[in-house]
Amino acid sequence: MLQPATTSQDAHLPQLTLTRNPGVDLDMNWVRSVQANTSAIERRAATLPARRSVKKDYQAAWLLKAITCIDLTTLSGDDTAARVRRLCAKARHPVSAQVLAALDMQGITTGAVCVYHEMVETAVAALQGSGIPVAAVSTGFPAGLSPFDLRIEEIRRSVAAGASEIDIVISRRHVLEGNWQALYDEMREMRSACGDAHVKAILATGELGTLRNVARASLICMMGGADFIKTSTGKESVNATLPVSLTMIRAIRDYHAATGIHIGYKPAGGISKAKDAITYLALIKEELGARWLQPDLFRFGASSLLGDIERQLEHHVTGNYSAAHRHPMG
Ligand SMILES: O=C[C@H](O)COP(=O)(O)O
Repeated sequence: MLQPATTSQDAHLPQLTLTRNPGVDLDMNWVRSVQANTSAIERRAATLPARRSVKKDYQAAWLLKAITCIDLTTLSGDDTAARVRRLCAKARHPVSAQVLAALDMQGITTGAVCVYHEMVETAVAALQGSGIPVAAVSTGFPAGLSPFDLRIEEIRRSVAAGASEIDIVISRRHVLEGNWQALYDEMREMRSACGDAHVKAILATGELGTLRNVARASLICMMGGADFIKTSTGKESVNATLPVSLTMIRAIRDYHAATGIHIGYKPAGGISKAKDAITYLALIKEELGARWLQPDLFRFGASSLLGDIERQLEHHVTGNYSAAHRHPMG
């Protein structure tokens, strides 16, 4: 049986230790040595949802842990300041006071709020005093095909507007063309433009073709200074999956073994069910260890996961399921 992931002592504000990845020199021998055994990865990934059964208080503890690791996200063309302010209010109080009190918990917030550049100032103002960071998707999100100098400028503007985390998108063509030097150089320049803001590199894995490409792109981004690697924008036709996650977190494990540097992981896109969140947390604990279950090293990129988690917690406390429309935000 899995042990509870959250206690009333460790579930307060996001525990950001603000360690950074300085990056390392590009090592092409290391990159070329990286392989991915797709069938073995898929077999291992297929066993994960089936054998996880976490019930009652243990389940509630894991779900509270999951909330603290959510980058609560809105990335829609029709985003408004009012919607972003509602999202921020939800990030401050993701679970009703009644449910929290029944669980003997307090001070739970989401890990961050994630928005487009235009919404950064609104989110920063709405989260003032909460300690909740604002993450901005940047660099011509989601395709990353705007002129390079404009992508760099976008990062600078988001940081100036108050974003303390920047989610960049990589140029998928550099991976598909095997142009690893270009990917490394791009990552280094983007990291440099971020200054003190943490940088998450979105690989858009659904567009990279093979798991070997995913593994190599993960490694290059870490060498180039990414603090986190993130699966997807949420806009690809295939977003976060367990095989991709296994591939990326093993790349994180290898990078840590070789350099001693901790890199965070953010699966994003299409994660909307509480039981899937628990599967991801269990995978992280098994492959990387409990240190990676803190919000400075693990986040879910999700726009609707919180709503399902709330429903499950409410059921745990009251014995009844509320209608999904009662949890419209998050
Ligand atoms: O980075 C976060 C994703 O865009 C969220 O995707 P989602 O709307 O499928 O949860």
